[in-house]
Amino acid sequence: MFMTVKSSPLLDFLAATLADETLPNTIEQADFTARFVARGIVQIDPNQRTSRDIVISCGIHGNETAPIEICNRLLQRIARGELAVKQRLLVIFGNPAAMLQQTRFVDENLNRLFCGSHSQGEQNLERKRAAEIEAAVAAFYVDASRARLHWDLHTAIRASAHEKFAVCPYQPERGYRRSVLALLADAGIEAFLFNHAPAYTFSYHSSKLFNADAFTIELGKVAAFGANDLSRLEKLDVVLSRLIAGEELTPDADVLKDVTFYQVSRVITKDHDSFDFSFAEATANFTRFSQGELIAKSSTNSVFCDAVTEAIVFPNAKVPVGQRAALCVVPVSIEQVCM
Ligand SMILES: O=C(O)CCC(=O)N[C@@H](CCC(=O)O)C(=O)O
Ligand SMILES: [Zn+2]
Repeated sequence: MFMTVKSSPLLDFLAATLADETLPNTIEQADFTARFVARGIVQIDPNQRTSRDIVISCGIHGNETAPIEICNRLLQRIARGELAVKQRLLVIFGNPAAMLQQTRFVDENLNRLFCGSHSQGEQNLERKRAAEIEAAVAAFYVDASRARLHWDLHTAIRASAHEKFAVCPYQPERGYRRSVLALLADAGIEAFLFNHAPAYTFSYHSSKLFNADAFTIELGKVAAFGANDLSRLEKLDVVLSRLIAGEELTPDADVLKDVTFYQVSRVITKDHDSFDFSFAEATANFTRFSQGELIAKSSTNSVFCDAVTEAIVFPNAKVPVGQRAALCVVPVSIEQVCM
């Protein structure tokens, strides 16, 4: 179906997604075809040859709204012809049902259900959605010879000592290239956190199964729709726009000199309903503890800082028993984590 700019669902894809509007399978605009793959998922194929397949996801957690607003604005600019699409692009609004409820998830944390783990239990809203998202990504990443990038955009529950940071999925076989990290630093990323083990997260899925340069990217603190200061994400917006526009970006590796690197040293798992942290609710991500300091406690166990210094990231005592309650990280040098 050929669409005029005025009637394109891309003008407000967020509204169309939340309303669960019935969309045509495809629309054609002057320079591209947009395919509406499933609710909140649109694939854009430019008419001209491209070199890179880009996945941008947001709203995997429904209340993390700033990245959703950024993606909606990018799509709007594409629809209006203000941003030329010169690379294949898949944009995913992860969890529309949770967005409507303004919650992190409805039944279960979607970002623990990738790599097929959604099929290993009773089906629910997030398990079905994880399967749908995986199918869309597999259909998009058809050509292994092409460069693949996936930025999974989030915001954190609490404030962070590094406002914007990236979680690097565990990929011991491939390692990390400085140019890939420098691109993120250009986009405003202040710290990198290298995972020490496989996970069932979306970024790990794209990294492991498709060899994509995939990252979970944290972009500040959770806020409601309309309450985000998007000017704080200006650098990200610029880099994403330039990537979509097909610019060959060659960031200066020197930009990494201003960035902090951390390695995950261990995961603190919630072991009992009585589990709680020793610190105040408002404690920021990357707060450091000294050796021997109490970090968390339950009726069956106490967790102490067991390195000279450890910082905690994503502490959340409200997760179900058996799940990650926090990551402990230690500072490392770029040489320890990069090729
Ligand atoms: O602020 C928090 O506690 C959670 C923020 C968030 O959603 N983080 C992601 C990180 C995923 C990863 O480790 O790659 C998550 O917990 O799913
Ligand atoms: Zn999140």
